[in-house]
Amino acid sequence: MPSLSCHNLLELAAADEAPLPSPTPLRLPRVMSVASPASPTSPSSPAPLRRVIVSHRLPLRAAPDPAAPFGFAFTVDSGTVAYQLRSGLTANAPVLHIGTLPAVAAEAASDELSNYLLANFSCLPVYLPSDLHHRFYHGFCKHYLWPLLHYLLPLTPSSLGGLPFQRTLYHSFLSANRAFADRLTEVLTPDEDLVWIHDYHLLALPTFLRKRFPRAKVGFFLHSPFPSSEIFRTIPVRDDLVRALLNADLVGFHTFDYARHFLSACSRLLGLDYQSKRGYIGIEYYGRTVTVKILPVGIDMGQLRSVVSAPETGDAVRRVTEAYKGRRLMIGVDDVDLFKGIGLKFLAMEQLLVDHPELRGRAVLVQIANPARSEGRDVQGVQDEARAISARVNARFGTPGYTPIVLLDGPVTPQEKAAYYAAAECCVVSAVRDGLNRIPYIYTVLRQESDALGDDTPKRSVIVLSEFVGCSPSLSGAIRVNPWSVESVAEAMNAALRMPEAEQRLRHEKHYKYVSTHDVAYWARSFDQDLQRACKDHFSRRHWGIGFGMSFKVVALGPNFRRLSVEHIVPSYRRTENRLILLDYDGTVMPENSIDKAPSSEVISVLNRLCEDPKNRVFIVSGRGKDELSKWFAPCEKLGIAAEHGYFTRWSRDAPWETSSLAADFDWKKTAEPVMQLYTEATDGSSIEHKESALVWHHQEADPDFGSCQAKELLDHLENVLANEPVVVKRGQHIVEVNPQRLNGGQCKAGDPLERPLTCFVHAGGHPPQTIGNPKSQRWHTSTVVGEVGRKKSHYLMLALINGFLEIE
Ligand SMILES: O=P(O)(O)OC[C@H]1O[C@H](O[C@H]2O[C@H](CO)[C@@H](O)[C@H](O)[C@H]2O)[C@H](O)[C@@H](O)[C@@H]1O
Repeated sequence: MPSLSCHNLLELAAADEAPLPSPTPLRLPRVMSVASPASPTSPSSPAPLRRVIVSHRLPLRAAPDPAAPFGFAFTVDSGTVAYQLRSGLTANAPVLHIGTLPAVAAEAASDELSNYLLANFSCLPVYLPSDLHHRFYHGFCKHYLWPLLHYLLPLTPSSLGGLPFQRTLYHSFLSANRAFADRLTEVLTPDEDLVWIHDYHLLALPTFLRKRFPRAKVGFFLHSPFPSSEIFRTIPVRDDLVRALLNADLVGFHTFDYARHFLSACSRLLGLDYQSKRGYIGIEYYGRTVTVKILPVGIDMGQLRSVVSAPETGDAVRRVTEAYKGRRLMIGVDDVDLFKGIGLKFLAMEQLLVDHPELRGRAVLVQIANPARSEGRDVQGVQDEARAISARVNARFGTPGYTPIVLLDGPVTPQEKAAYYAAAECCVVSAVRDGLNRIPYIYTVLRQESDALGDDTPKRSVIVLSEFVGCSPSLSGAIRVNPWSVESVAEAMNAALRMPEAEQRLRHEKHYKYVSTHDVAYWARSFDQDLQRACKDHFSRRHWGIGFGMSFKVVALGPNFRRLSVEHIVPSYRRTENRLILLDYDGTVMPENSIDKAPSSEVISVLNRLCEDPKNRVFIVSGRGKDELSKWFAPCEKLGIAAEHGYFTRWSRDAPWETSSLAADFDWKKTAEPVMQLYTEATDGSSIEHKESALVWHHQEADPDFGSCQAKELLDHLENVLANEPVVVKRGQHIVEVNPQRLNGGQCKAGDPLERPLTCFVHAGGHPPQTIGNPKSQRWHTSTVVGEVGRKKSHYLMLALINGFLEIE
């Protein structure tokens, strides 16, 4: 059988062997169960799935200790989200962490250490050679991806903070991600594990994982911002990264903005549309539905409460309160990072004192600078700038015993930090960009729960919050500011300090209610449940891997689908006496994206060869009009054509066109056409296709987001105005189409991917007419449907080629 579907079949030919073999997993002993405060599982319920939490770093701390095994005292790092999320998982569900060792302990890597950490902490380390790790983390992650995700483009090779894209660093990034996949491969059992990957360091991991485990249950949460597609599209390997996220089953973001930027990138880069169904956003991707989730991470209430209730914290609160008695205390806590806006915050503090002399000698900003997580000129620059500005402001407005900006950039104990939070009447977060930023959440809880503040009940707090951080939408009682406007931030600080206590209480209560009910356990539970929901059909579907390298993806099909295989087709073809060959046109015999839509001379010649065989009956089945198709296929004397989805049928070039009697009334066009015209005028790049039996509105050439939005609206509009007409209004790939009802009443079953069935009558060999589905489906606009009508030799072989897949009933 010659390959007629030139480009689509080529892609399939490049596919890995299907189905992909799953490497034999090493089952680890389930020693990693974690008692969680979540509801216990009933004794009769099946063993809960294991949760495999993958993050760049394991949730561990390591302190050098010559007396400890392996020279390090390892402890759990309860401040990490990867650890905290365990409180939201099903009680008794085994948990396994996969990630790299704390940097200080990297040299201790060994199999013995792996066993030790596994047995004692449920942590399985990924060992990366140190130079690879350095290029991966400090190179690609921290100096390319991180700045870019935070909207900093590397405009020049020497830009502060961002390196230009370097392919060698990207390869290190891929190698590191592959090493994570290797580790996962050793332990994963796809039907018993739920994998949850965290953050931008591991953006490529879903592709490596999907390649090895087509049916793995994979969730990904991006803790960083997903920038506007205008920024994201500058990444030279942008398609790889978007495809990698689409290889997960559930992709989570903190905010709607990040999600919509991702959806926009999917649409602009890959032409993918999304649908919102029953509250869930889903992207259809090669037969899989990738669910997009929006829920910001919360804080660990239990952990904060244990810090608050520690006696040392109470003492520290009293100390700080005493030290700042009579002052108006504001707090800022930030990592030393280019995007935290520490310098701008200090300038705002200066402006506050300039504009409000009455606050001089009274207002104090205590800024705690957490240790930098990265290294380089950018980090040093932030540190130097913070020190320089604070020194200048303090020299300008400080007096003996009064320091307006107190910069704590050395070690600060958790108790001391908690004390500053609890004692401050205002928290200032003026980051210019941050994925979430949990500082205001922590501040709210510590203000509420610290008893050491005395009987200030009910509690109060005020937050000055950058509108460019992920927690901004969830804190509606905050004074939201543009951190780039020094004057506005200064004014917001002033407003916070002058706010009536009653209002401070109301704002505080609102925040506390939200923060305490949307904690990290709530977030984890919700993500976990959605991940299970997103994967529920995995085992009832067939998965086929296609594409090379980072373009790899899995095609998921219903149980009746088989991949088109030459071994299957050739014998079937040979043994049948009467063959009905139905060929879709666009995207099948001709590539969908070609400028010239007319068939090539090669296609004409292949069709003629097929038609020459007296056992064959060959049809082109298309939604296109009959005039265009007859012109194009004039050189094919014996070729049959079904045009306009079967409204017109012609058995050979010189036979007359037969018109379906199923649709005769076209009065509805008078109503539909003006409506379509309206949308065409309002949507640059769109157009109307007039067919004898149908009207089609096309928006492929329009802006993808706007076109898609207009298409939804048009669909709704047409459905309303045509409610009493004998038509069906449908959305397809970049189209909205109105067709006569009965022409669409084919025999496709529920769940059949053929979304636009066509009734096409085929008379041959004394057999009764066959009703066939229209292979030109919307969802599978480039898939292949091949069916054998009956199994007997005398029956027909129906071949409808679209992209190499077949359905056998
Ligand atoms: O410095 P890295 O090792 O690359 O890690 C990046 C940051 O990760 C964590 O922050 C991110 O997740 C937080 C929770 O979802 C979110 O609030 C923040 O906006 C994200 O950037 C970590 O807490 C930071 O210290 C790291 O810098």
